[in-house]
Amino acid sequence: MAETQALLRADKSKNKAFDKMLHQSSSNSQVALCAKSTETQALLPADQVKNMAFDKILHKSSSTSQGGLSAMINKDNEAHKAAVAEYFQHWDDKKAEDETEEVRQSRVADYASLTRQYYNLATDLYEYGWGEAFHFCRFAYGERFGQAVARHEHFLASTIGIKPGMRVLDVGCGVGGPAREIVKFTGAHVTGLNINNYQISRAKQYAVKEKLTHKLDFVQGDFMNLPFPDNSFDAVYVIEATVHAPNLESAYREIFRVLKPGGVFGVYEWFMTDAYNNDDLTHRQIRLDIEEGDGIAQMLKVEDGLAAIQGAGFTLETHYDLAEDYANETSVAPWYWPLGTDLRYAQTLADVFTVLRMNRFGREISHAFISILELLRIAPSGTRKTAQSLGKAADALVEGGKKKLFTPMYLMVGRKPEDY
Ligand SMILES: CC(C)=CCC[C@@H](C)[C@H]1CC[C@H]2C3=C(CC[C@]12C)[C@@]1(C)CC[C@H](O)C[C@@H]1CC3
Repeated sequence: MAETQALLRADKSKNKAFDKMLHQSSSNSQVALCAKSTETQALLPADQVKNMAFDKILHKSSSTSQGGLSAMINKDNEAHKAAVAEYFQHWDDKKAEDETEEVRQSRVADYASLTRQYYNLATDLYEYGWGEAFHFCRFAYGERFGQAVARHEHFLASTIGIKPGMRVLDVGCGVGGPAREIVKFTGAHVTGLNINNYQISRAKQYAVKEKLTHKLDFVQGDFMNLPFPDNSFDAVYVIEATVHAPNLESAYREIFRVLKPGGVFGVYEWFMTDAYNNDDLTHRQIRLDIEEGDGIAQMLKVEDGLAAIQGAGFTLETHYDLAEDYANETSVAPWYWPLGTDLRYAQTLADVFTVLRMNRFGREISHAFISILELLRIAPSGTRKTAQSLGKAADALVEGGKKKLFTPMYLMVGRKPEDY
C-alpha cells in the first residue's frame, strides 16, 4: 500500500541530465548497474532511482573526500557537464530586463531538479569556502567566524525550545553541520532531510566521524512531500532552505502536518524586503543574480512569507528580521561581510585567513586557480562556470544586503495548535 502510494506520488518528469548521460557517457553499464542495484531501490519511485544512480556516477568516491577541493576534482566529467547543462538552461541568456512570468514559472515547475543539480555543483565549493554549515549569521565583538555560525544555530534552537529527548526535524539539512551542532547543544534527536543524495551521504559520514549516529538520522527526500507520517516531530526547524520551494505555503503545510499538535516550527528564511521594487531593474538584477547563483527558482518577499506560514495553519508567535540587528543590537559587522571586501570587520587574526577563502579577493584567486584546473582537465568541465555564477551571487548578496533589499535571516516562529 505504502509502496503503491510512493509510486503514485513519483515525479513523472524526466531527468534530462541522466538521459543525456545514458547516451553519452562511457559509464553506461555502470549507470544501469547502479540504477537497479538493491532491493530497496526497487521500492523507490523510478525517477528517484535514476537520480541516485546519476549522483553516484557524478560524485564517484568524492563523498568520502576530506575537503571541498579534493572532492571537486574527483568527479565524472560527462555527468558534471550534464548537470551544468541541466542547471544553467534556466539562466543562460536570461536578463533582468526581459524576465517574464513564463520564464519564472518554468523554473518553479522544475524546482526539484534545479535544486538537486545546484547542490550537485555547489556543495564542494561551499565546503571549501565556507565550511559545513551552509548559512549566514550575525557577528558579535571578538567572536570567531565559526563561533558566530554556531551561535546562530543555538539561537534558533533555544528560541523554539529544543530540549533533550525531543524528536526534531531539520528541513534542508545540507551536509548536517547545523544538525550536529544542535544535537550537541540540546541533547535532542535530529533527523535531517535533504533532496540531494550527495549532501545526505556526506552528512552521514560526518555523523559517524563525530560519533553522533545515535542522535542523528539523515533522509533523502523532497520537503514538498515529507517522507514522514503525520504528527511525528516535537519541533521542526529550517535554516535558509525553504527558499528553494516552488510554493512556500505548501512547504510549510507539510511541516505543519509532520509536527505534533502543540509542536513548534522555527525558520530563518530568505526574502526580498519591503524596500525591494521589482520594477527597478537594478533591484531585479540583484534578485536574479542571487537566484541564479544560489539555486532559487523564485524568491519571495517578507509579506508573502508571513501569509504562507499563517495560511499553512501556524499560530505566528514571533517574526522579525535578524539582519536589522546590525543597526541596533549586539552585532558589530553585517551578515554579508565575509563575502565583501572589508577586512576591518575581522574579529580575530584567524578570521582574516578564514575569510580569504570567501571574500572578493580570495574568490578572484581561487576561481582563477579553478579555471586552470579545468583547462588542464583536472577539474571537470563546467567547474569554472559554476564558480563564476557563485561569485556573481556573492556580489549580489553583498549589494542586496547593503541596500537592505534582501535578508537571509528573517526569523519566523509558528506553533501548531494544541487542539489540532
Ligand atoms: C543557497 C542558500 C539558500 C543558502 C546558502 C547560504 C551560503 C552558505 C552560501 C550563499 C553564497 C555562497 C558562496 C560561497 C559559500 C556558501 C555561500 C556563502 C563561496 C564563498 C564558496 C567559495 C567560492 O569560491 C565562492 C562562493 C561565493 C558564494
